[in-house]
Amino acid sequence: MGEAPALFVDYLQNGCGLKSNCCQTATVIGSKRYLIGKTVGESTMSIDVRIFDECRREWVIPTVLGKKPEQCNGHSAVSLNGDRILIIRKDSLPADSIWILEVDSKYVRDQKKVLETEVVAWSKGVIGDTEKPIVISGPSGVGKGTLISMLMKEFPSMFGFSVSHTTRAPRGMEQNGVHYHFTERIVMEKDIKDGKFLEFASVHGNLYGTSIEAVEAVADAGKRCILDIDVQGARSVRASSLEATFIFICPPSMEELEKRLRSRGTEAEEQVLKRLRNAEAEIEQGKSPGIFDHFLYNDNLEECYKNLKKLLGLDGTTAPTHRPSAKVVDLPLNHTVLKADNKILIAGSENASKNLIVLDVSLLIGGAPWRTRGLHIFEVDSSSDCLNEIIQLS
Ligand SMILES: Nc1ncnc2c1ncn2[C@@H]1O[C@H](COP(=O)(O)OP(=O)(O)OP(=O)(O)O)[C@@H](O)[C@H]1O
Ligand SMILES: Nc1nc2c(ncn2[C@@H]2O[C@H](COP(=O)(O)O)[C@@H](O)[C@H]2O)c(=O)[nH]1
Repeated sequence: MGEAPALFVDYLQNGCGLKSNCCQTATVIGSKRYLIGKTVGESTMSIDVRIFDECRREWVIPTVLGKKPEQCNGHSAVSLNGDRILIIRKDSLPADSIWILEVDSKYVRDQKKVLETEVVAWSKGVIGDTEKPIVISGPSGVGKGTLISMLMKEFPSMFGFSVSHTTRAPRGMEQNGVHYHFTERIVMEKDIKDGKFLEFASVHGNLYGTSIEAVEAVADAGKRCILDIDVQGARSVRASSLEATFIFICPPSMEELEKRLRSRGTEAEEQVLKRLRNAEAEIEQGKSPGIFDHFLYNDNLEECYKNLKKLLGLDGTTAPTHRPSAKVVDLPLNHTVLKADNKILIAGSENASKNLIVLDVSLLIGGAPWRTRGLHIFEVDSSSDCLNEIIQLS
């Protein structure tokens, strides 16, 4: 596509990636310049990304994965560790102001190989130590759904269910969008190819998968996400950036499992037999090291539920693992940023004497295609020693 348009030259001269202007920033990482923001003449709803490859002297329009931030009245961009760009949106609510564009993370490198194209991926930044999602696996009929329903009924404001996609037909009482998103195989395969799924697997002859949107919807509602997925899915999530707590539910015996599957009465004989055959392999795989953090036996339902609550810190004997949400610090609508080591100093342009905001990015967890957690934000007095230390580091 040739040379960078003259229109962008002002921004392209800004090699350190710290400049903010009304609509677009340029951040240099290696031989690539990432132009982030509104592209002149285009009217997309989300922030655009285009790359100028210095070696090949050409523009590249990358495949953009993850949920994208909406357009705003400008932003600041800061390169982090050479593999991510931190975006601070102006004019935005605190919960929607920090985003991360991954340009060379493990997830992005893996996706580049799969899609055989240039890839970048968005991840929304979360302030504070939010709760890990919970992955629950176990053979069909062991009682995963029953335990999850009990948890959601007792703690409706704490937990949200990740509604999976499946190609299997709905059962009598199942509602589309509530129990599953029931879908055609061809549609689901295309969405998988387009990077819309966090994980997917073929289970008992049908395709099942967790979309990024399903997990995002729970996080957007401010709840802790519960995923009911098979062992293959759990393995994929373990390898992803989701950083969850993994729980495997075991049956007391194969006879009891068969009894439960049959008494549920939802499967035809052929399916029951298939699910029982698969159960042995699933239990075996579930035990393999490195996937599950906890194993629970679902013999007596009440007992198992009590143990589930105990390990989640909800039984009153241990401190609840559900932490209060982080203190809200309003970012100034218009600001400039300065990076010092793992801290980003945000100063409002309107009232220089006001407190400054420090964003600590030293303990980031997770990332695309989900959220980046562990961002810490605090205010400092503009005359404090801490501020001087940060400035000296920059
Ligand atoms: N501890 C238990 N004792 C007896 N019956 C149980 C117990 N736990 C669950 N059940 C019953 O077993 C049946 C299967 O449970 P459930 O549907 O929750 O299993 P599941 O693991 O979610 O299965 P699937 O993976 O097929 O969705 C249900 O009828 C449920 O009421
Ligand atoms: N890998 C995934 N497995 C999933 C997902 N959603 C459900 N499941 C698992 O499928 C079986 C069968 O479920 P059923 O509703 O047909 O009985 C069960 O083990 C679920 O845990 C998913 O998104 N990904």
